[in-house]
Parts: sequence; structure tokens; C-alpha cells
Amino acid sequence: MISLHRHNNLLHPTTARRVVLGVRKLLAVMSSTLVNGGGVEASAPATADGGVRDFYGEERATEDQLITPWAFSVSSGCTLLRDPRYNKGLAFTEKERDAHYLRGLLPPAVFNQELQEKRLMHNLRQYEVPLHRYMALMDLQERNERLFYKLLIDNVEELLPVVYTPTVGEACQKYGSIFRRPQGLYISLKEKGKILEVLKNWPEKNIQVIVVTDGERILGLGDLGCQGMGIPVGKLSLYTALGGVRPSSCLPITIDVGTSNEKLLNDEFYIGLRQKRATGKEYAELLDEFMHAVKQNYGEKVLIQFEDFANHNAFDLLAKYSSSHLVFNDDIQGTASVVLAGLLASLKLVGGTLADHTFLFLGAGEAGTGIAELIALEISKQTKAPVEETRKKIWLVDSKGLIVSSRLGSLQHFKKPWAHEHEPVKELVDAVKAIKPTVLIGSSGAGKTFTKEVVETMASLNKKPLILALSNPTSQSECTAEEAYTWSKGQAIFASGSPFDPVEYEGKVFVPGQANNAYIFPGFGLGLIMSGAIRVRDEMLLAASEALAAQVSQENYDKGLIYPPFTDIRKISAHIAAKVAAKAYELGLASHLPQPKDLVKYAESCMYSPGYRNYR
Ligand SMILES: O=C([O-])CC(=O)C(=O)O
Ligand SMILES: [Mg+2]
Repeated sequence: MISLHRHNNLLHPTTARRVVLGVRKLLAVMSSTLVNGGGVEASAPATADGGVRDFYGEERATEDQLITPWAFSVSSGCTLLRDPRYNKGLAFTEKERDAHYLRGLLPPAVFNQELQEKRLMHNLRQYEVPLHRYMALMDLQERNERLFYKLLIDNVEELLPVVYTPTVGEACQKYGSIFRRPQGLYISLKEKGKILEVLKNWPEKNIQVIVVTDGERILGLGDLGCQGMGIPVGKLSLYTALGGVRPSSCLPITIDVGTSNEKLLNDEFYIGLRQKRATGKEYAELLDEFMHAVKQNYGEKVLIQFEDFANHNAFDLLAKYSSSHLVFNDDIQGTASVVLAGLLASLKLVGGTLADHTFLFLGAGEAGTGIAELIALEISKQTKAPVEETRKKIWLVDSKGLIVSSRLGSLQHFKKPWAHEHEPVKELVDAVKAIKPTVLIGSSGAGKTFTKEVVETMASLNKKPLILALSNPTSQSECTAEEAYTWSKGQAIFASGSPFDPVEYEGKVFVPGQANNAYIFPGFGLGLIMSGAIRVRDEMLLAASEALAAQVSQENYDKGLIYPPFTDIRKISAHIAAKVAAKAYELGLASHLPQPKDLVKYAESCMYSPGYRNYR
């Protein structure tokens, strides 16, 4: 095995990419056949130097230029066991133990990966506190990366609530206390003027996806500052497990501009900058430096996913960079796409077309207005009516009540398109009575806001009201699954952002769906990467929604489900990726040419698989 080590590396001694990449690319040039896990790379054009790129200009540097002294070595012995990328623990074979100086460093037993998986799942299930499961899984990720992904892929429904919402929320709240090894890249105000250098400290050079947060709105939990790092880390582990993007090409980043969370500022274990959040020019300049450094370092085709930014910054950043970078805001666009998919699927259960429905939102931030706009675009696409018209069936309530035209003067810009003619209404329940929606969507981040009266009113207005409680984590859910089913007397079709167990009501079992952007972003990102897309367009989001809705089977509908189960997520992601890539080609935004004939097969061939490889 060939391995690359960076000296004094505090992060995982992540390894070998450069040499391995070089070999893979040479192979790709020699044979156009795709190998599992190598597909995305293999399609990259060969370079004049035989495939090994001079990434940071180290070869070309003159004497007055600074370079990074990267070193290469073959990993063996203790170093190999401590390298999460290549460590296999007890699964090293006798031959490998001999060849890699492992004799005596391991007990005699040789386990296969399946037995290791069984043992770890058994151990994980012993922990009763979800945060302990989270910590055990993070330890595994830092110890044996392939085994971590094998567990996550094979037990996705069981482990998703651990590495993702709701447990990741608690992990972020306590991130300073549970901190062990650093994960991801931290860029703080201290690094202003040096962000490019910071990026070059990351041991991987071939980055395809960055998930970045500034920690200001972590799920529905608010400002967690630097401790928001749990979110990019969690999202990217889903990019790999659910979407098959290689772990080495994923980069979690937290931008630390301070926090306005007093509790954290006074917490002795807080890991971030101990100062109030920078705003305005100072904030914009740091973000601008970051965006330029990323493009300079990784090129045009690196996907930057904005995650859990506060509303004002989220909309501004997306607007500012969507014409110059490959950017995607998961909370605006990913959530919109997953909800639209659920709505399209739900028509099979409730009847009519999308245009026949009336939508009411509680929450007019990123998720609320993002979903509302995508619904309006889809109706416009289906009916050919202008989007200004189709928006009129969609109503939003924010903290001040129903958004109506008399409030136009004081509304934030992203709320303005939703200010329709109506008298002012203060309370949600009165808005439900006045608007008579068929679909009620909670996207405010505030829990317990769908009261008994709200749900009962929805049930009195509709035979099958569609109720989506999207806010995360579970503590912020607008209502629980049990409340939705019991208060509506079993009439509601319900889905939520964070998972709920099935509910028994009057002898019948109701299975709630999980309307979470995790259905969309891994496949969406894979579609962008595999086509070499350089920009994101709304049409791609619509394509992703339609692809996800098409994956709901009759068997799922029979159970009242509007989303397919997460157990099939890799297949679902391949279909989403294929439709997104097809759209990128159609729009002339794809750079990997020629277009593969069968995009679903191609997507599958690009996906990372976590089985161990043999070492020579
Ligand atoms: O992380 C999740 O579960 C969904 C999401 O993007 C959010 O709530 O901000
Ligand atoms: Mg989010």
C-alpha cells in the first residue's frame, strides 16, 4: 500500500491520495472502464504530466515562493493502525500482517468486516444515551473509516438519528465538552487574509464537496457558533453513506465569526472565538475571501453547500455567489426539493393536482420561502401560468401573523412575494380558519406550535389534511406524530423533519414519513459532481423532486407514506443524481463530456463502496 503523510498532522493522518490518484488516473487513461469508487475521478481529463497534478504549484515554484513540504511514505505498523483511511483492525489478513509489520500489534484473531460490523452494532445498542452512540460512532469514524460507512449504509434507518438529526443537535450543543480529535476545517476571523493558506493545510487536494456553516442557526437550536461543526461533519457523512461521494473528497468547514450566544461565551469549554458575532462589512469580507479562496484552490467544479446560516446571510450569500460559483443552500433549496417531492407524491393519496391545493406555512425563513417558491415554480411549469399568479395559492405566517400586503413596508425582501391581499390575521389557528389550507407546513424552527386546535381545524376542513412538521431536531418539531394522528383522529397524512416512531391509533398503525433534505442533497450533489456541473439551477431542484417522488412505490402509498424508506436511499440517490445530471447536460452546464448513455448506471458506478480493499 502506498501512503502519503503530512508531518506534524494534527488531523487524521489522511493519506496516499496523491499517489493513489495518480495511479488511478493513469489507469483511467489506459482504460475507459469505470471502476467502483473511481468513476468520478476516472472521468476527469488526463493532465499533460501523466495525471499527477502539481496542485499547489510546488514543482513550478521559484526560490522566493513558499511551498508546503509534503512527504510520501508507505504506511505500515502502528502508523497504519492509526490511519482511519486504511486501518482495518482485526480484519487485516495473515498475509497483510506480515507484509505491513503488524505482527504482535494485533491479537491473533482475524475477523471479517461482517463480524466487525455485528460486534459494533451490538456494542452501540448497549448505549442508552443517544449522545453516547454518537460519540462511539465518531470514534469509529476516526479509527476505521470504511467500517464506519459500512455500518451507516447497512443500518441507515437505525443510525441516521444518531449521526444526524436529532442527536447531532445535542452533539453541537455539547461539542466543546465531547471534543476529541478535530474534524473538518476551522476558519475564524483570526485567519482573515490567510484563508488560502488554511485551505492548503487540509491534507486532501481533490475536494468535490464542501459543506460550510457559520453556526448562526444550527437546526432549530439557534446560534451555536463554532460548535456548529457537527452539522457539516454529519451532512458530509451522509454525502458518502447516502450519495456515495468518496469521503476523501468531502470537506466540512466552519466559519467562526464569533457567537452571540451568551451561554457559550460563558462556557469554559467553548471551542470558538470568544467574541460577539461579526456582522456587516467584516462578515461579508471574510465570506468573500473564503469563496474566492475555495474557487482558486479547488476550481470551478467544487460544490459549496451552505448549511444552517441565519436567514439574512443565507439569502444574500446564495444570491451573491450563485452566478459565479457552484453553490447550493440546503436549507432553502434542499428542503424545498424534498417537500415538493412529498407533495407531488401525496397527490396519489389526496387527489387533484398541485394547483388544486392551498398551502399555509408557519415560518417564512429559508425553508418556508424556499419551499413556497419551488411549489409556485412547479405549478407554473405544470399549468403554464406565470409564477406571480401561482404564488397566490401559497400563504405564509411569521412571528407577526399572516403575511399580507398591508405589511409590505416592513417585510424583509424574501417575504415580500408572499404578501397577498387579505386583512391582517395574528394567530396561526385563525389563519387556518381564514385561508382553509389543504396543506399545513411548519418551518419556523419553533416547537409545539401546531396545537390541538390547529390540527383539529385542519381535520375539520379536509378529509385528509397534509401536515408537515419540518423543524429540527425533535424538540423543535411543530407537533409530534402521535399528536398529528390522534388530534386529527387518524385523518392526517403526516411527515416531519426529524424521525418519529410509528404510532398506533384505534388499532391502526400509522407510519410517519421523514421530510428531511437528507433525501435530496446527497443525490443532488452526486448528480452535479458526476456531470461536472458548474452552476445550480432551479430546474435541477424540480428534477430532483420529481425523481424522488417517482421512487415512492405502491407499497409505500398503501401504508400512507409519501416518501420511500431510507433503506433504499442509495438507489434513490442514484436516480436523483441521474435526473439532476441530465438537467445539467440539457442546460449546457455540464463539463464532463460526452454525456454517459445510462446516467443511473453511471451514477451507481461512481458510488463509493465501504468494503475493505486488499493490500499488497
Ligand atoms: O439537518 C437537518 O436535519 C435538516 C436541516 O437542514 C435543518 O434542519 O437545518
Ligand atoms: Mg440545515
